Amino acid sequence: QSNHEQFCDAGTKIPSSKLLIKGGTVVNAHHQQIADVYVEDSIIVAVNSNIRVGDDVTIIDAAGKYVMPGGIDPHSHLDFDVVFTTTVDDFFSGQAAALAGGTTMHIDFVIPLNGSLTAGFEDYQKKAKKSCMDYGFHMVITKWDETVSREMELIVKEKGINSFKFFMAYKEALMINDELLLEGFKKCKSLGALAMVHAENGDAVYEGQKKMIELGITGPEGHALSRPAVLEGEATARAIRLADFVNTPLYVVHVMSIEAMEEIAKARKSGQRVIGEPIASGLALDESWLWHPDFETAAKYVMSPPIRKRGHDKALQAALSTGILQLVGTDHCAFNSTQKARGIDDFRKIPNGVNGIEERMHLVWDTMVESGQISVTDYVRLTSTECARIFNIYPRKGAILPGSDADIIILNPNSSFEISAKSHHSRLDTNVYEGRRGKGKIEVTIAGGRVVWENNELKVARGTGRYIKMAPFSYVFDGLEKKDAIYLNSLEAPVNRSKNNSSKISDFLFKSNFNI
Ligand SMILES: NC(=O)NCCC(=O)O
Ligand SMILES: [Zn+2]
Ligand SMILES: [Zn+2]
Repeated sequence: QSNHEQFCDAGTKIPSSKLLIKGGTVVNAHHQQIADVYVEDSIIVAVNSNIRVGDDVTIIDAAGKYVMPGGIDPHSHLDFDVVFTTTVDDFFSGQAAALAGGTTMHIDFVIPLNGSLTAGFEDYQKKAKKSCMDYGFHMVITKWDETVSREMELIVKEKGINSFKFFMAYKEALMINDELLLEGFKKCKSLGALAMVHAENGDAVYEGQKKMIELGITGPEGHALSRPAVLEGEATARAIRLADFVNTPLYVVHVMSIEAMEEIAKARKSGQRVIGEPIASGLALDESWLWHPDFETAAKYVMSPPIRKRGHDKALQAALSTGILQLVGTDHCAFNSTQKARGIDDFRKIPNGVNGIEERMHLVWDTMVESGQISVTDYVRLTSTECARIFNIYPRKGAILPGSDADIIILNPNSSFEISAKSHHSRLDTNVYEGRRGKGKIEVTIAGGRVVWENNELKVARGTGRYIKMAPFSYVFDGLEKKDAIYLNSLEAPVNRSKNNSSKISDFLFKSNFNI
């Protein structure tokens, strides 16, 4: 029996209560102050000094501790079916683990079902029925036709999804080509939905994999060797340029390398709206594990893009601290050692993915705050607020403000954490951070006004998590039409010069769906 099953009070309805969190340092992305936080019926009612309450209110002492918005993980894969198996963490165990680590909301990726986005959405709604924390969805686009285009509209306008992900890798599975990417980007733009990319050159990766097998390199190190950082850099650059061509914002998921990060830096410097998401494993690990002689140990680090050589981790940390990268995810995608063993003779068959949903908040605190690279307010921005802003759910989420959802963590900076598969709450039998210790311990997690994690004990119940709808046109779209207008103006002179062609040009502009 795994740890989460031991701790969880599954099936029990935990009543939400009135809470007063007393005397902590309340941290938002914009400000921190010593204050009390009063919660009633799952909502933060007041943030003030010396709030007085009646006897019916549970008081939590937070003196000397940080009171912060619960983490929001923008990137997870729970109950994710790959060709031959399914991740061990579903919407209950994965979320229980997340709550034990201070994350109170995640955004998961819906995979279309038999090519249908709506069927995929319904499938994930079913999977998520057992949720014990709030969640939202991104939608993956795997093919292109009129139906997909129409369904994207429905998904945004009726189902509450405001982002679409395109895989530039995983040839013969999820991978799409540039033509589809362009169509998808244009549609995203017209809907005010954020285009996201898994950026690796899938054709080149395929070649690289074949080469490794021909050379007789069949172990997990072949995974790293077959998909070097240059292929991540190339795809990141290509996606960025195509998004620029269409003039739509772009979100690059799991930025793992200096090559990809530098493309994002260059684009942002030139004024393009590109968001870069490093993940916990990219910030805290290096690829040396993939060379471990024991297959089981090495295989647990196989994910795509691969965890890179030492140096990439530090560069990604620096990029995060200087604003080149904006928020931290996990790409939690948990396969156990039996599932990973499928690739014992061929690294291409090892299911890709590592854990992180439970560890992210501690790792970012230890790696970034304890090292002095970022402030505590930055910590809140990178782990919670920025995600809420990008996906248009701020300040309901990502803030400790009157009216916000009562998703709150209390972190003791003088305590410490230790990570182990023996004590974690995921169903995984391994942990890529095994044995890691650090400063800062999330002692309390409050989700939807309920204390779900306290004294190292989880109290969660299936069905208490809510689906959070996300509206289109978040702040990343603000003023974008002005760039379109400038582009249109720049075409005026050539249009006038070639009067004969003018009808053709306006026809092109009309059809191009550039919103101009
Ligand atoms: N990252 C990974 O290896 N697995 C999950 C799917 C994806 O995000 O590419
Ligand atoms: Zn990916
Ligand atoms: Zn992923």
